[in-house]
Amino acid sequence: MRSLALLARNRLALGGLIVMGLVVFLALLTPALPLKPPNITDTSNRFLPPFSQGAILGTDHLGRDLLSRLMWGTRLSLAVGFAAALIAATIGAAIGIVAGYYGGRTDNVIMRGVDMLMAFPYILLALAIVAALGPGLINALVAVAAVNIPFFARNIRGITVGIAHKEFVDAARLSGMSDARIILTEILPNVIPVIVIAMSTTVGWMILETAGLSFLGLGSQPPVADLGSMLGEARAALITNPHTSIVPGLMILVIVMAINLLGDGIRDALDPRLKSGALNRPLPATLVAPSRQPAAQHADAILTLDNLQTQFHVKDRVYRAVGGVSLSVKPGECLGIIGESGSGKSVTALSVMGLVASPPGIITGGSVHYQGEDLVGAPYRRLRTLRGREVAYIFQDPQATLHPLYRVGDQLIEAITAHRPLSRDEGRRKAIDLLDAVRIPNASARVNDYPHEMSGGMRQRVGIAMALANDPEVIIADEPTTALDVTVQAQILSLLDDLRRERGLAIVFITHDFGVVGQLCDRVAVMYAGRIVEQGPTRAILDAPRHPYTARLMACVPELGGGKRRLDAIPGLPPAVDDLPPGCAFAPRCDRATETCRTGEIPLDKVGDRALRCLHPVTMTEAVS
Ligand SMILES: Nc1ncnc2c1ncn2[C@@H]1O[C@H](COP(=O)(O)OP(=O)(O)OP(=O)(O)O)[C@@H](O)[C@H]1O
Repeated sequence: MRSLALLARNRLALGGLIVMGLVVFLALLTPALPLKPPNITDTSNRFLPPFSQGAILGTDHLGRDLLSRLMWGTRLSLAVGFAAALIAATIGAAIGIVAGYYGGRTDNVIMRGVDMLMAFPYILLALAIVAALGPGLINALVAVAAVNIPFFARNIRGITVGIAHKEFVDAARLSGMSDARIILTEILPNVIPVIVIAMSTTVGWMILETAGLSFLGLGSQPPVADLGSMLGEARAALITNPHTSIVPGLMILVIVMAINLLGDGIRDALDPRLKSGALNRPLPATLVAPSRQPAAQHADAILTLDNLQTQFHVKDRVYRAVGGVSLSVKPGECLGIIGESGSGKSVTALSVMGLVASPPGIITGGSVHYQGEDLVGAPYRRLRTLRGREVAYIFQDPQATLHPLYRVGDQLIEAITAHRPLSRDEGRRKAIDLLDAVRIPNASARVNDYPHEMSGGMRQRVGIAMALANDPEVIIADEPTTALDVTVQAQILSLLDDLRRERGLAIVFITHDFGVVGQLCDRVAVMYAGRIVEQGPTRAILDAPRHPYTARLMACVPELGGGKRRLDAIPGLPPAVDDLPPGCAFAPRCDRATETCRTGEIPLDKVGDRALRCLHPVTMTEAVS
């Protein structure tokens, strides 16, 4: 649907579609139109000019009606052009898929054969094939299809090589599927858009090439007309009766232009590698549902999330990744968000700055207030100004955020100059200061390092330096230490802790790890299935978890020096967020759940400085024992 909308937005492509639609419609209708027979000669009426009585486009050198020959000729040229494109695409794609999928020697042998075909000049090869097969329209079709097969084979082979080693193909192999089935069910659906794109951009050429062969007398044979043979026959009268050439010439021009404009539009709409590609490329900011109900702002917090709801709409399924999250963080405060994988922590964090990929992500409700301003639905320009400058992110894998081909110093300078102009020298000085601030030894030399020259811990420090580059007010750190060993993790945590104390930074810290929460966070919010189930001061929650989920999660954590004790895994799995159970989402895994837990909405009740979403919480006595 989105691809169609994108195609319709491209005016030239839309024009091409309309013209092509009209030409194809008329070509299909030709047998039913009240036209003179196209091949009946009338030598007494040779070379009648256009707009003559009974011959609106005039007649040719044998007195045949040009309009009738044009319509029948167009029909034939289109049929041959499209048939050639279809044949070339089918055979070329099959060759490309086999070569790309099997690789190794198969690939080598096939592709060298294709290379040999490509080494011949295009039209010469077509001429050689027709010369070998003999003149005739079908033979011209075969020749045009044959010379285009290598183009499809190369294109599709390249795409297939990329897909053949993707995880879903490996999974299909592991499940015991045959190669033919994997090719048909896993590879083919993924290469079809590329085949369509290649066809749409080449069918115009194929019509031209067929017309070229007919022009030379090797395609359509007299008296049958196609556009090329009409041009060829008109050649002798080009000066004396130009209309006989202009009529088929203009039709070829119109058809090829329309097809090429349409083809370009289709490529822009379908090709994810292009700037306007609709399949993969997300919008610059997360979509916001028009029905969203904004929320009121809290007084003292710098960042407040209020009843934030973010969903993913994939085909007809709705994934409620964040189902009404309310949080706030003050300057100098660190708020931890903890929960199992898939509980919605990252989507909550990314929603703050509209970074959830849309489609399929969409914010359907609630607000994110930053210093009083609702960021949900804020214009993209505004979000861009705030991203990095006011609210910065640190991600789990710095390798994925740092560009491997640029020096870290240049990347830091780029992060700063995105928001304010800076000379190269100033930028370099600032980059060294930043690396110093995150305690990278010998910063003035390491500023010239490439990311791969640094260790994981150092790269993560660069990630933090990048987040600090514009002195933001809030840092959202999404599991920044998960990939690091415990000593480096401790250093990074103490660095973040110092930074918030020195600079008054507000930190939202996402983690799986209660140990990390205990070390760094003032308050903690526990998430389950897209909602907060318990929230409060870290110490209070660590000392006495009240929600059964929090308690079970903490019981999974081994204690250093805690002696031998049984680690209780939580039975079952978190629910799929596109099929959440009614009532408490944790009820199916909870040994305290009763029937009432499984019906209706369970509110997040405030008790003092803690909030709890549970009908049968762990009592204080149970919690501390
Ligand atoms: N593009 C998407 N389409 C559909 N569902 C998605 C998409 N991205 C995320 N989700 C779903 O949203 C939910 C929340 O994901 P999220 O990444 O926020 O979890 P998380 O708690 O951060 O997990 P982790 O600790 O593994 O990063 C998950 O159930 C996930 O399956």
